[in-house]
Amino acid sequence: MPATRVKVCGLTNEADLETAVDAGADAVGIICDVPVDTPREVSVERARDLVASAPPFATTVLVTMASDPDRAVELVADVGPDAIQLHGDADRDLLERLKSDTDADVLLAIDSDEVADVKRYDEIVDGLLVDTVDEEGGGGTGETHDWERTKAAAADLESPLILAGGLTPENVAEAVRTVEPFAVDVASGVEAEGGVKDPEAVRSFVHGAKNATRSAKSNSESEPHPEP
Ligand SMILES: O=C(O)c1ccccc1N[C@@H]1O[C@H](COP(=O)(O)O)[C@@H](O)[C@H]1O
Repeated sequence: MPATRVKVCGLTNEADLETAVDAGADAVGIICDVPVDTPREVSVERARDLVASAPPFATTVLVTMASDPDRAVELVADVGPDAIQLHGDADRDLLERLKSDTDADVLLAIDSDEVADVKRYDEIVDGLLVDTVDEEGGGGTGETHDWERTKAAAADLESPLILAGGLTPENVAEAVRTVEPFAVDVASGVEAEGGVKDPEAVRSFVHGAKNATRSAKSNSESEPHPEP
């Protein structure tokens, strides 16, 4: 099984973005234009600066709840991310507009309680993220969900599965081994305070995600062999 990709989300400053990339994160998430109250939201201008500060080979992801297609297309043009991640009321029209009018990869967040429906947009999007969302469809809740249910519902997906919701340095390895996702995504679980990352937690999270299968294997290899 290839190493699980990691996205560190909700970055609000350049130092935290650098910490995430240096720790080995494959993607960095910047939250912009969301109606929910979150310390991780930044302005369009800040989002553009943060995206511009990311080094080559680090995928930049704009996370938004903008549901109007014109607005979403405008955000991609203004911020310039590699991918856009949509939470909330994303419909087929919005997804198709983003695919046709931007070069960004389109990632769709699905409520874990509606994971049975996860295949609905499989053929349109570039990735499906299953998250434990709030009443408005926003993420960053810090809550896990039923990982076995998510794994079963995502079994036949064409699109890469991204697991989110309540992941932490302590539980990410178990999450990876249970769900075997393409990638994991974390926001509040690696923070020192709202909107500020804890560098040690970021490093520990990335290490835990990327070595999850290796540590399971080496644990089983180090178990004593049964007597013949
Ligand atoms: O993090 C937020 O505040 C947020 C707000 C609105 C939409 C999405 C948001 N974050 C996304 O949710 C996942 C999971 O967050 P957490 O790890 O449970 O805190 C996060 O990775 C973002 O992609």
